[in-house]
Amino acid sequence: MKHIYHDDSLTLHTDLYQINMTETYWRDGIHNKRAVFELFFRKLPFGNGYAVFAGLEKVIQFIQGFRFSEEDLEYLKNEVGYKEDFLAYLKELRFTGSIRSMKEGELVFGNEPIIRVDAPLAEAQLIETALLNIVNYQTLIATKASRIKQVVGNEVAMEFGTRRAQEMDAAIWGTRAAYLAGFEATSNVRAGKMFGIPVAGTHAHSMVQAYKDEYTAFHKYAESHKDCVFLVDTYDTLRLGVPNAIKVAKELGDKINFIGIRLDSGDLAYLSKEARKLLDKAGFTEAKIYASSDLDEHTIINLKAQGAKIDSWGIGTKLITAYDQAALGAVYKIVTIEEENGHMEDTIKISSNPEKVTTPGMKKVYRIINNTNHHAEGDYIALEDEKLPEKKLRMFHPTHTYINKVVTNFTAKELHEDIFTGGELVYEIPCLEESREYLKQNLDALWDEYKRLMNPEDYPLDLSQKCWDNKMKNIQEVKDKVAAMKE
Ligand SMILES: Nc1ncnc2c1ncn2[C@@H]1O[C@H](COP(=O)(O)OP(=O)(O)OP(=O)(O)O)[C@@H](O)[C@H]1O
Ligand SMILES: O=P(O)(O)OC[C@H]1O[C@H](OP(=O)(O)OP(=O)(O)O)[C@H](O)[C@@H]1O
Ligand SMILES: O=C(O)c1cccnc1
Repeated sequence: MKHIYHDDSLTLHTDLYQINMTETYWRDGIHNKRAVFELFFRKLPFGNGYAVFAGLEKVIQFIQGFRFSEEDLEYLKNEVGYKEDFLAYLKELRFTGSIRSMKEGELVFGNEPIIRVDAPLAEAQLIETALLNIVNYQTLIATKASRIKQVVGNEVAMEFGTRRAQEMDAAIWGTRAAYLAGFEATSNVRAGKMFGIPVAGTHAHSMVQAYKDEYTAFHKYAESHKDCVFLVDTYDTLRLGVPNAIKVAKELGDKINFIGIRLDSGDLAYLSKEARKLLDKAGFTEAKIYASSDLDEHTIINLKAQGAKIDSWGIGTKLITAYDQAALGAVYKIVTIEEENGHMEDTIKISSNPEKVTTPGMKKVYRIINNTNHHAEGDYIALEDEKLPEKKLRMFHPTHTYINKVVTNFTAKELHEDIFTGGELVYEIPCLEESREYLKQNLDALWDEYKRLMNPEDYPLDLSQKCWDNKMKNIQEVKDKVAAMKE
């Protein structure tokens, strides 16, 4: 029988090629060359006008736990066949580099570095896969949740997706992303315990079926629970479900807190309006109507347009699986590397698709805030050592350079914070509530034109003149190299 290894570390949560490249660097003696990588996505998901960055807390956990365990090393030796000398190197390896990152709850746009890793080449390479895995998923779900919450508005959005999520970690971190993005509660009790997210819930059809009729089921539930939301659609919503809920609520009176009812199938607009009438007529004007059933921002906006009388929205499958776009597509690209002489040499990846050409060099991202209206004028990417002009900033589109503007009376807010310096965590991780509040502030500072669900305006994301010139210089150098080869 094959030996079973204990899953006692996350360090092998990487692609084999990262370890193979690391071995090449190490055998060649370049593994400790300083290298800088940036993590970014190219295109905003769901046709949205912004994305919500999430994932930093888990990235920090991963980096802090980064070390190959004895079991990892045994596995690499016995099953993959790495040699003892290389394994001895891996055994001592820790993350000693520096990481700068945007904060969770930051609004982020295509092609801007979200996380910047400045580390010995081997270390930067080995953490790539996990960083992408974490950020790709959490940012995607936070963005989807933010779209949904925009439509839900002041009503309540509850995350109900655990049962449909792509496995347990996705449920947990997905619901955290949803809460960060403005959801009010989750049905996942473990997520409540782990992150302090308020937990909420009603009951299932199975309970009604177990008691065979709604009256008995609601009554029994009410005898054992103060707060009651009755699911009214098991047999016939308007003729049986709602009347039974009203009957039990009347019978038990003050003994329970009759919060309301839940609809989970049928025409939610029609049923909610009719149910509202029945509840009001019975005197339960404060009772809330919950709805669930494959909801997302599109159905919710549509239901609202139909005048649906829904107060609380339970959202599962379409949120937690990012149903309409499976992946964010974030990438991790090297932008500069140490040369033999110790100098940093910028590096570029050319593509026949101009949007995929990377932007070389160590960079900083600034949000340019207009001091008069306190809204964002756009983001500005400059080289690390650049000093921004204080009075007048010329911003231009990095591809269509004729689109440009001059901004005056602005504040340039740097979006990256130091997270790790020389391998040490130097960042005070905010609590989830703070990140949630931070996102709210960020959204307030974004013009509505970038926030609408359909066909939002393109948010300006510009390169500084120096950054742009550097990119062009790098492109030209590659072209010259290719031309020289052909000769
Ligand atoms: N008035 C409405 N306008 C637009 N969409 C609606 C309306 N009412 C319900 N929906 C949506 O239509 C879809 C109906 O789903 P489906 O066909 O699976 O039926 P269902 O009524 O939920 O029944 P069941 O849960 O028993 O399968 C859901 O996504 C729901 O959110
Ligand atoms: O529709 P979603 O957005 O995915 O929300 C979660 C769904 O999970 C439950 O259904 P399920 O059929 O699993 O169980 P039930 O018997 O309690 O209805 C619930 O009733 C929702 O419909
Ligand atoms: O509490 C609920 O109503 C609930 C929880 C998870 C999934 N669907 C519904």
